[in-house]
Amino acid sequence: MDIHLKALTFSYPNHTQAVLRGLTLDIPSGQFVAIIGQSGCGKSTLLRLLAGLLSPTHGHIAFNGTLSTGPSQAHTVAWMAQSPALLPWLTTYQNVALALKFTRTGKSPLMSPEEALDRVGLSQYAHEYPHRLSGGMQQRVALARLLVQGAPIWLMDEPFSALDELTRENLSDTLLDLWQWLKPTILWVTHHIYEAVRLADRILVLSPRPAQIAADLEIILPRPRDENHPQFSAYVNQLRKSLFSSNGQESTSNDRFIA
Ligand SMILES: Nc1ncnc2c1ncn2[C@@H]1O[C@H](COP(=O)(O)OP(=O)(O)OP(=O)(O)O)[C@@H](O)[C@H]1O
Repeated sequence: MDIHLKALTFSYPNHTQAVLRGLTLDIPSGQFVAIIGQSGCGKSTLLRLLAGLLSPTHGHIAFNGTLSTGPSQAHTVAWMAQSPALLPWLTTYQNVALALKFTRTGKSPLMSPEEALDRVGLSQYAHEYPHRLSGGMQQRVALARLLVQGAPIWLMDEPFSALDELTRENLSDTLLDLWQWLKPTILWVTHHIYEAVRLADRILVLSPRPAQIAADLEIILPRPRDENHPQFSAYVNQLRKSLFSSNGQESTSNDRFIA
């Protein structure tokens, strides 16, 4: 499903300074977009607007040419955050099956909870409770929930940032496999420049508040991507420059993470 933002501006109620100002953007269906920017610049606010949890102050958002109508679009977007938000009194299977309530009204789910758990490698843990799962496994349950929900747009707000590097890399690979298979449109907020270049089709750099698009970079490299490829480093350097110049700072070669 494609996404169109037109002059999107947003201020929180009773706040005079806008968080986002005049964002105009087209995201084609099935594109994997990473969003990076300094802490507090408005990345999560942008995702909340796309989820219909907030309404634009000016401008609009359209999905496949139809104006967004707020939270009633629950079947259009699925959300994944840093915390998996599993219900501790339900098993893995029951937590995933809860997502059936958010599938497209009147249509049978695209994927059963059993198949979704199999896809994320957790079939053997279907009857375990969340406290018996590691942080990485809990985020796999959250991924399985996305699969069952079957939404064409996945909004992902730093979903792996609380995990150790190796687990994060494993989960990123799983996410990439799932995206290549199902081709949802992904908007993925991250603080990791390398991870963004490794996974995304396109990277948007937001400038500090009020956020505008400081850079819009397409990553043209075959997958799987090799961090040692010279073009990979060129993208990383380009992003680092845009990020720090939009913030009025000098970048250093060690800025693997933004903040
Ligand atoms: N409910 C709210 N009411 C008022 N201001 C808010 C609210 N939520 C966020 N803000 C402010 O809006 C700005 C953008 O916040 P947001 O969480 O979107 O930033 P972010 O780029 O996602 O940050 P981070 O990378 O640290 O998660 C910040 O200055 C924040 O303080």
